[in-house]
Amino acid sequence: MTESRTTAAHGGAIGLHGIKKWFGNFQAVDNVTLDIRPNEFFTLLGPSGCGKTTLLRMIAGFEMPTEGQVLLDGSDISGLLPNQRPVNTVFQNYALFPHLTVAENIGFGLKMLGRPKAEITSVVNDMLKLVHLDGRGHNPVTQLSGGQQQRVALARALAPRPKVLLLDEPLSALDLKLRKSMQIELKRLQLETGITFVFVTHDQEEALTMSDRIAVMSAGTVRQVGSPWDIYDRPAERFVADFIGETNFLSADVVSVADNRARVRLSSGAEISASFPADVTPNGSVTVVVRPEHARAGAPTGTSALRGVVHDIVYLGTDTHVHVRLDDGTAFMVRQQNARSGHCGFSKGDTVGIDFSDDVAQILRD
Ligand SMILES: Nc1ncnc2c1ncn2[C@@H]1O[C@H](COP(=O)(O)OP(=O)(O)OP(=O)(O)O)[C@@H](O)[C@H]1O
Repeated sequence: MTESRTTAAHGGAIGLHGIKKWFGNFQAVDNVTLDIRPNEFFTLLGPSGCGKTTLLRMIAGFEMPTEGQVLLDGSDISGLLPNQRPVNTVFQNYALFPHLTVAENIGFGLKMLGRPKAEITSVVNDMLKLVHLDGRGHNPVTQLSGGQQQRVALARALAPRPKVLLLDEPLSALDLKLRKSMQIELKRLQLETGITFVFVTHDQEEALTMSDRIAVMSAGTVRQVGSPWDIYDRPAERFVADFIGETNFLSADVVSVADNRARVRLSSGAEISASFPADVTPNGSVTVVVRPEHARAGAPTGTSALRGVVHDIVYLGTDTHVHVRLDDGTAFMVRQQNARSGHCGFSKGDTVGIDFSDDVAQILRD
């Protein structure tokens, strides 16, 4: 456990209750209710314009909800100004002061709060260690690389030990390799400081990598909240399944339902078992999703769940994507890991059978 963990404030719990936000006659946020737990790495994930930043700005106090309440540890903070909330924000463009050194940037917020000089020096040194920039405090901030500047921005936001840190696409200006290493770094910072992180991104892989829980948003509403596993493996509706990763959609008819599993009949006539969202009672015609990596293609047999013809093969180094046109005309993709070098075993025009194990199919809400 690091020094900063022992001295950090505990992460705060954020409650968003019935939040609506109108800009003129445009509704950016439509009745969002979310409970973000203390010490959680929570991500708001969704396409551009779905209202993620607006929600974050309402937690920070830069925007006021048209309706609804923002709670921190159970107390209504809707009426507090941004600087009265124990909440800090890290922006995409870092917003550092170019004429100040690294240490002056990190200590800036504490100076504004009128903290004693000795305390500022001590916290800045802790923060430099925390973000692995020891010894760089005297450098002009402009001499640092993009990734290092982002770490300074993080250190500056963490220095006053907020209860909640808001991060608005903080990694999007970095190149892919740096972004990946900063994802691991951010997760470490969150674990070491114990501060609640609310992270905004439109990058699903980033969300899956770092988050304890994810809220998937669309058009001002929250479509599903859950762990990365829930969101990826048990998407409740088409938008979530489509937005997170690649997937196959199959039409099916419900044959029977027992406990939390359903038997469904695919267009091939084969029957498979599928799970379904807790608030759904499946019946009649449904859509079932199967992730490409959960399916296997091979020579067709009498018991294959699906059958079709290979119409494209895409080699991606680690994986090969085998695109199949099913007998009913539906497109289906199988992702096969390239465990050995060499040919994937299929050619365009091959007839294949497709199977998957019993626990991978999920019925979507209508
Ligand atoms: N001050 C404002 N005045 C009018 N419309 C606004 C204002 N702020 C945001 N909007 C609109 O509200 C919607 C949601 O914007 P928001 O920035 O929250 O989306 P976002 O999901 O964060 O998108 P992005 O990923 O592109 O940042 C958008 O259609 C945006 O144009």
